[in-house]
Amino acid sequence: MASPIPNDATEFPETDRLFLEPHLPPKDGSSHPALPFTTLTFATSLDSSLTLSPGTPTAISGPQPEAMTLYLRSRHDGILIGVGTAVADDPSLNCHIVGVGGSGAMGSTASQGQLLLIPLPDGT
Ligand SMILES: NC(=O)C1=CN([C@@H]2O[C@H](COP(=O)(O)OP(=O)(O)OC[C@H]3O[C@@H](n4cnc5c(N)ncnc54)[C@H](O)[C@@H]3O)[C@@H](O)[C@H]2O)C=CC1
Ligand SMILES: Nc1nc(O)c(N)c(N[C@@H]2O[C@H](COP(=O)(O)O)[C@@H](O)[C@H]2O)n1
Repeated sequence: MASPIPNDATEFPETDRLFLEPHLPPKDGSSHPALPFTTLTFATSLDSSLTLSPGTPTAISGPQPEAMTLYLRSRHDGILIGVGTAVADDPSLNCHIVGVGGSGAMGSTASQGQLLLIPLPDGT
């Protein structure tokens, strides 16, 4: 029997993924660049804030860019966040998109272990 769709499962339709594709690492891993393929993603307010105040988790973007953030996670081998973000948000850093996977979403095809790197203030 198929598992139920988890409560946090979300959608990021194929049509929304198309514009991202030219900016993503190839799906088949055929490219071996000398430097890691790096994507920077963040949500910002019109006055260029990332959060209401330091340490306050703040939803700035809406459902579609949040789904895009989840999808980007599925297309990279690792995620780098700051130690302050880890403490403030305790983020799941998973990808719960239906058909893509990451936390049990139905039809998981791209679920993968992800490497989490948190730089400390001493630079390590
Ligand atoms: N709106 C959004 O998309 C996002 C918002 N946030 C929010 O941002 C806040 C935390 O962000 P930040 O204040 O940037 O702190 P942060 O601690 O997450 O990031 C700064 C990182 O840079 C490192 N660092 C500082 N000086 C350095 C130096 N000279 N050399 C090398 N590394 C150095 C720190 O050790 C830290 O790991 C949280 O409130 C979180 O909720 C976090 C991620 C995304
Ligand atoms: N796409 C996006 N929109 C916002 O408004 C945000 N505040 C963030 N924040 C990032 O998402 C992390 C939380 O991830 P989980 O939902 O726990 O998986 C948070 O730590 C920021 O990196 N992103």
